[in-house]
Amino acid sequence: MNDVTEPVSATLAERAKLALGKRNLVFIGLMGAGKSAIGRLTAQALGIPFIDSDHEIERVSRMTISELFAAYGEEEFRALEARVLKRLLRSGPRVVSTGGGAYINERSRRQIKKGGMTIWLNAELDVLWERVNKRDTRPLLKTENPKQTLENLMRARYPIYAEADLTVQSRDVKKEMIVEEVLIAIADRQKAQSHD
Ligand SMILES: Nc1ncnc2c1ncn2[C@@H]1O[C@H](COP(=O)(O)OP(=O)(O)O)[C@@H](O)[C@H]1O
Ligand SMILES: O=C(O)C1=C[C@@H](OP(=O)(O)O)[C@@H](O)[C@H](O)C1
Ligand SMILES: [Mg+2]
Repeated sequence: MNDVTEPVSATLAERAKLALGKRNLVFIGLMGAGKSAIGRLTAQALGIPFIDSDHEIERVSRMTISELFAAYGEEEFRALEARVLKRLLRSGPRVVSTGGGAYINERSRRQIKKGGMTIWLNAELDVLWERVNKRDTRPLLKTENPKQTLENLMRARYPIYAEADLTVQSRDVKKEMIVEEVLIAIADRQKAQSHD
């Protein structure tokens, strides 16, 4: 059993890191769920590198996400996103936070599933809305009724996000608490697997 083989002093982060092994941890979920913020803190806790795929896309293209959507459209953005993700997921362990649409794209989803352990930050509409409505950096929400758009995206995307290996409920509690739940989910999955 796990308890016997693990050092007694192993902290939660150490147990999670052990469970992850060489795999990447990939955050998925809707805009505002906290993938970028929680991903960064989780990587810090695990002591492994963090990469946000949107930041990487902006870095290589030298354009913002909004500029990319405006200049080339969503389809081209998805193709670039898939190429960047393929490269980012090639080696691990890393924490990779994706943009909300990445896992919905078939090509990217295949790469994500192959490249790591997936964790869905699930969240209710009002939580997401409170967060995203403060910034105008998300081109998909530049509609007449952005809250309705967000709700439509929830309906369309949640069944696909639900394919994730792990799920944690994002909500308005301290970010550190969400990080702790992420680490527990990773460590517990390892425990569950060792009983299979
Ligand atoms: N648990 C939380 N409590 C309060 N604010 C949060 C929490 N998680 C994320 N946020 C904030 O919500 C906003 C959106 O988070 P972000 O990480 O950019 O989401 P995503 O990358 O999923 O779109 C950011 O301002 C972030 O600091
Ligand atoms: O949901 C989406 O399709 C998108 C989410 C954004 O990332 P966040 O989920 O980090 O906001 C960004 O990739 C782009 O605006 C498209
Ligand atoms: Mg993000």
